[in-house]
Formats: sequence, structure tokens, C-alpha cells
Amino acid sequence: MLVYLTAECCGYPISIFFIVVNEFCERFSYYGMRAVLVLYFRYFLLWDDDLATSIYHAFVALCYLTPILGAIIADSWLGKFKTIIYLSIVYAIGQVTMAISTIHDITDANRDGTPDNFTFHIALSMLGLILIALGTGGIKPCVAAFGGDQFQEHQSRQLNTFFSVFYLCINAGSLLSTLITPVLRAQECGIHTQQQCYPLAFGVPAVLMVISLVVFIAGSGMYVKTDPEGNIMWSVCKCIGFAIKNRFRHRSSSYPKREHWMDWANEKYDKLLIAQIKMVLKVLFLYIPLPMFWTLFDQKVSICHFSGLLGGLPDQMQTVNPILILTLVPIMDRLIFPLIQKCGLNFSPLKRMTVGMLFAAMAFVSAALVQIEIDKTLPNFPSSSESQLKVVNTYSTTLNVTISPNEHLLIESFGVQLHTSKHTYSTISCMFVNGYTADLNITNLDSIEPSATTNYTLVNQGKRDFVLRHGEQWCEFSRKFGFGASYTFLIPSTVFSDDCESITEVEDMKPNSVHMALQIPQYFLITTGEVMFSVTGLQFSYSQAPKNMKSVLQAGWLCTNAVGNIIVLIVAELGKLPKQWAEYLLFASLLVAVSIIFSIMAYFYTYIDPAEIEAQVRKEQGLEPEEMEKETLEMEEKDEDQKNEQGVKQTKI
Ligand SMILES: NCCCC[C@H](N)C(=O)NCC(=O)O
Repeated sequence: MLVYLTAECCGYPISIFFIVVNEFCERFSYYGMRAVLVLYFRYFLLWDDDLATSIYHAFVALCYLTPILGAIIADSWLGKFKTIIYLSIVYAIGQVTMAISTIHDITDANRDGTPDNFTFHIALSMLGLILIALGTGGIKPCVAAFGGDQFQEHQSRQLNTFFSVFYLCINAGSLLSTLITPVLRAQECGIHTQQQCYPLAFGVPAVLMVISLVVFIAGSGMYVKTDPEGNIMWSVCKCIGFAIKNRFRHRSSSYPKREHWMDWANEKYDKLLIAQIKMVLKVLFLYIPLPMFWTLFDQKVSICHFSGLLGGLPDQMQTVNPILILTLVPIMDRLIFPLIQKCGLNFSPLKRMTVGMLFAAMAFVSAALVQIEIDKTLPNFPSSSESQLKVVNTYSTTLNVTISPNEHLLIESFGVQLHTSKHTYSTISCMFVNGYTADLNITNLDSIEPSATTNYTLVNQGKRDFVLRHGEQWCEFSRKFGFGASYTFLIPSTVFSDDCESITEVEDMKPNSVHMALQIPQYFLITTGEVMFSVTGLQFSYSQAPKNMKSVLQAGWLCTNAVGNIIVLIVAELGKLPKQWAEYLLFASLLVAVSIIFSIMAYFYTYIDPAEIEAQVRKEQGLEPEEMEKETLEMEEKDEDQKNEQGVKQTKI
């Protein structure tokens, strides 16, 4: 038996230290850049909201599709180590390009603070984003699998812990960068004019990517590196193609059935390759329902982003999620899972993933319940067959208004009857009605003519000051605004003589009375679901893959995320149910249905030890033990030469 003893610390290969630090820096770089990307599109390139979010989503989707490319390069051509290095260089160049594209001074010839040649900045930033997507997606399946490769057979417990620590590093990097880069952007910098400091906000992630690469190269002498076994992906495709063709050629019932359809490749292809393809296909088949989890997960983030369920702090989910991950992963690993095991329950990886999906579904049920509470505080909006009318009485006495022969409204002096405006729940809006006899100027608003109204205007939550002006006359007043509320201010003709005292405030829509704390269960549930689902999925994809296709299966796992993201985009296009809570419940039900299907599929899945199966196939192929030993000895010599070159301590037992 051959065992390699690589440099270890507390039972872990020292090389993984470089890999987790590399992952931390890389995720800092990625999420840091993402945190300011939409702001850059909106306020630097001056794109509208739709274009900015579409390009942002397209970029994210691309980042989850490129792992396939990275996995093919790694498993078929360069090996994981070289692929990570080369694609990290591409990635770092992309980040630097992106940072350069945000320097407004490059094209600001007239020095007015805005770029003069937007085409230049757009072209450079798009080039940067393509390189980043290629780099981040390309190395993603390789880094996790490469980390796994560092462990020996006897370190299976440490291997599982590695994936948890790996996930912790992802979230620590993401948390720090999501907090830091928006602050960097808010600084002012520039050569000719001082502007929002996008170059710093994108430059720091670029530096972190370079550090990530340097750290990875620093560990070079310590890694266990496995070389690719030829163009494995091409062989896999040819083998599958041949099996399908051969099965079709022998479709008549006179031919005896074979145990597995891939066995129809037996005539031409190596049994070992066929066995390996079967292992991969079995896992990929199991992944079919999984995008639904990511659809809900990514929807949750978008919902919090766009409907402002978080009370107007759209980026909160971006930090709450990693904070909870940093807390929940150790609790699960050290407490919950061992406790379940102590109770004699077999909480296998696929069971964990199913429970993870159910937690995500519960998060949506919780969101629906909160939404029902929120809806109770909203006014009744007219249905499609109704309309609403708003009448403002600026006359000095009560007026009787007849709308139709039988309907009468009594409107007090400076009162408002009925309300028609629907607005986003997290915002505060207000409108002014000018009952003064001349034009008025109000802070931050256009001037209003007599008897005219302003549009509803969004204002920030909290206490706000307004100044009303007409020529030399002015008065000042403040009001406190609550989230979700809407107000109309009626300005009487006496406004300047009584120092703004007579301004009447009408609350069109009540402020949000649903406590923020009610949203905590949603975060908790969805993140618990993520820990059970995602960390386990990462481990499972590694453990069930044959040695030469580890990156490919990691890429398959990442693809479930890509498909989930694409479904989010489709759902957004298809429109929404009239009631938000109904939509949440629909998604929750869909995920419960999918988790039931997944649990049935999981029930029929047999966990395998790919190395054992490969050894068995070799044996069946007639590779006698002596031959296998010879083959092993040859491998040992080759590896020993390689390790000696790298200066790694290696012992044969
Ligand atoms: N700013 C939100 C970051 C969420 C990170 C998420 N919890 C995660 O771990 N994603 C996996 C990854 O590889 O990025």
C-alpha cells in the first residue's frame, strides 16, 4: 500500500492554507467588484435602471457558465494547478482593466468631471467583465477540487471540514468586500476634478486578485498535483455518442438488453472510462431538480433588493447572509450534525440537501406571512374595473361635491378625499398642493404655480426640513417620515403670515408598522438551508467524482446555480402574481414539490467510492495484481521524482 505523507499541521495538509487564503482573496475581489458594479453602470456610465440590471444579471449568469470551460481545460489539458494560475492571470487583468475603465480623467478633456468618451469606458469595462467572468468562473470548479486533491484517503473527516472552511472563507471575503467597496466608492478622487472614487472601489478588488494569485503560487511547492489523463472530455463525448449510436443500431428486441445504456459502448471503449462516465452521469442526473433551490435563493436576494422588504436598506441581505453563514457553518459542523449522529440518525449528504431545500421553502412561507402583515397596512387599491379620484379642497369652507347623480363627497376646507397613488412600500413619498396665491419654491422641488400640485416625490426616512419661498418671503418647517408612508401637504394662502404653522399634513398611506425583526426568521431559514444544501453539495460533488473528472463534476454543481439564475430572469420577464404573498407561497410549494422528487431520486442513489470502483474495474479488466502493482510502482516512481523536485516530504509505507 502506498501512502504519501505530505507536510501536515493538526492532521491537515499545510498546502490547503494557501488554497483557502487564495479563495478568501478571490471572493473578496469578486463580490467587492459586484457590490459597486450596478452603481458604476447607473452613475458613471449613466445607464438606465433596466439596462444596468440586465447587464449585471447577464454578467453573473456568465460567471456561472464559464466553470464548464475551466473544468474542461483542467481535466483534459492543463491540469488544475496550471489552469488556476493561467485563468487567475486572465482574471487579474480583467479586474485591472475594469478599474482603469472607471478613471473619468482619461477621457475628461474639458475637465467638467464627466467622461467625454463613453464608448471608450463602456468598451473597456465590457472587456474587463468578460475577462473577469472567464477567470472567476474558470477557476471556480478547479480550486475546490484542487483543495480536495490535497487530502489522503485517511483524511476523509478533515476533507469534509475543509469544504466547510472553504465556504467560510468565501463568505468572510464576500462580507468584508461588500462592506468596504461601497465605502471606497463614496470617497472623492480624481486628477483634474474630484469625483466618486470608482477607481479605488474597483482597484482594491484588483489588488486582492493579484494577492490571491501570489498566495496560490507561494504554495506551489507543497501541492499534490494530478496531471490530466489526455483529453478526457473529448473521450467522454465520443464514448457517449458511440453508446447512443450503438444502442440505436441494436434497437431490435432480438438483441439482449444491457444493464446500463452506457454498456453499449463496451465494444469500442475502455471499461474504466465507461464506469467513470456512469458515475458522473448518475450524479448529474441527480442534479436536475437542484436549480429550483437557487431560483428561490437568488429570488430572495432580488426581492429584498427591489421591493425593499428590508425597510429601504437594499444591500442588507448582501451582508446578513455571509454573517449568518459565518455563524451557522461552525454550529452545524460542530454541534448539530454530531448531535444528529449521536442520536443514531443517518443524516446522509443527500438527506441534508433535501432538508436544506425544505428550509428554503420555509423561508418563503415566512416571507409570505410577513407580506400578509404588510398588506394589512396598505390601503385598498382600485381593481382593474375601478378607478379612484382625489379631490383637494383649497377653498375656505366645506364643499359638497357631486360625482355622479347619487354620490356626494363632503370635503372639509383643506381636506383631501380619496387617494390614488400606489408606490413601493419601502419608500416615502410626499406631494404639495399650493393654495397660495402665487408661485412657490420648495426645497429640492420645482416651483409650483398657484392651485397646482407637485408630483409625488420620494424623500428619505426620518426628520426632513423644508423651506418654502416666494420672493423675499420664506418659512421653514420639518416633518418626521416613516417608511412606506405617503403624505400630501396643503399649503394655505396664509402660509407666510403664520410661519408655516397652517400647513396641513394629510397621511395618504400609513407608515410601515411591521417590525423589521419579523424578517429575521426568513434570513435564518434561507441561510440554514444554504449551509445544508450548498456546503454539502460541494462535498458531495467532490466525493462522488472519479479522480480524473473532479473539476467537471464541480462545474456540473455550479451549473445548477447558473440555471437557477436563468430561471430568475425568466420569472422576472413572465410577470408576477397580483399578490406578492401568493407568489412567495407558489415558490415555496414548487420547492417542496421539487424536494420530494429529489428525495425519491436520492433514495435510489447508491453512494460510491470512485477509487474502489476504478480498482475493481481494473481487476475485472484482467489487470493482474502484479500488473497493478507494477503500474502502481511506476506511478510511485513518477510521483516520487515530482515530489522530490518540489521538496515535499514523502514516505512509502
Ligand atoms: N454578498 C452575498 C454573498 C453570498 C455568498 C454566498 N453565501 C456563497 O457562499 N456563495 C458561494 C460562492 O462561491 O460565492
